[in-house]
Amino acid sequence: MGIAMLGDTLTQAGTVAVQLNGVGVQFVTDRGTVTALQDINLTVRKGGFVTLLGPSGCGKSTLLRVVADIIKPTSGTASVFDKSASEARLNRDIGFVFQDAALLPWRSVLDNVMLPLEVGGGIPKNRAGDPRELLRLVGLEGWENALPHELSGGMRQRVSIARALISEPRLLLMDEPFGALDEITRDRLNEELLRIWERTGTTILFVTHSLYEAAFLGQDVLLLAARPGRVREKVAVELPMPRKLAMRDTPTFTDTIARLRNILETC
Ligand SMILES: Nc1ncnc2c1ncn2[C@@H]1O[C@H](COP(=O)(O)OP(=O)(O)OP(=O)(O)O)[C@@H](O)[C@H]1O
Repeated sequence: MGIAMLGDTLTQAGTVAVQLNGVGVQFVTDRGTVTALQDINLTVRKGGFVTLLGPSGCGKSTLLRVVADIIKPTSGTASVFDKSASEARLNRDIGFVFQDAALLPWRSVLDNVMLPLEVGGGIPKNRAGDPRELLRLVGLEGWENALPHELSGGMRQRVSIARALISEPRLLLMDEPFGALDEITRDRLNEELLRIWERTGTTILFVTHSLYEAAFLGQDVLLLAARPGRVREKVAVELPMPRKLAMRDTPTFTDTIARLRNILETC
């Protein structure tokens, strides 16, 4: 399973991708102090696929941003592969995919994928993936020279996934990457993402609003409650990998959805 939490048996050293200990985040605004996260304890094992689910404003994006070292926690510690989150970021251990693909409109698909090789001091040659191979992996072979405006929303998101994988990150953080897509495209990309995850062996932490997506993708679903954002419960999804969309018709899947829905009602 992807997650261990306090109370589980101790996790062996060297097997942990993400470790949050007592993480709290407060934002000071004109309207007062907002506690976005409170006392978050979480362990994600290497190679795991964990989905984060919870009501709007419960701190899902904030949690991802702490792990990515975009936000410093107000209290507690975040480590990634036994390093501080900022060391992991500098070491290019982390890839990030957002809801908006945010491609540069004047650059070709191939040049967008290669962008991380050029910015922020670049990536050591031995750590850079082959951009053409990555485009094949995300199903965009033959589109290397196209410009972003020639692509559909789903294709643009595939480009952003290939771009996030160019540094061969050991951890991929995904913040509602398919939230703006139609259901059929989303289903297809869900299956493809699982294939990419299995092929690359990367650890994935994935934020979604969709119960179905959370249960289909995650080995574990972590539910957060709001105001203040805190861990409500971890639910293990007892479906084997590789998963197929047809598994969503099984009693195991339906039961998992019912359980998630019940918990969400109290978040
Ligand atoms: N930079 C910021 N400044 C002030 N408050 C913030 C900031 N970022 C987030 N917040 C607040 O922190 C809380 C958690 O926000 P966050 O975006 O992490 O939630 P979320 O679960 O990802 O929400 P959603 O599902 O709607 O995307 C919210 O109350 C939000 O208003």
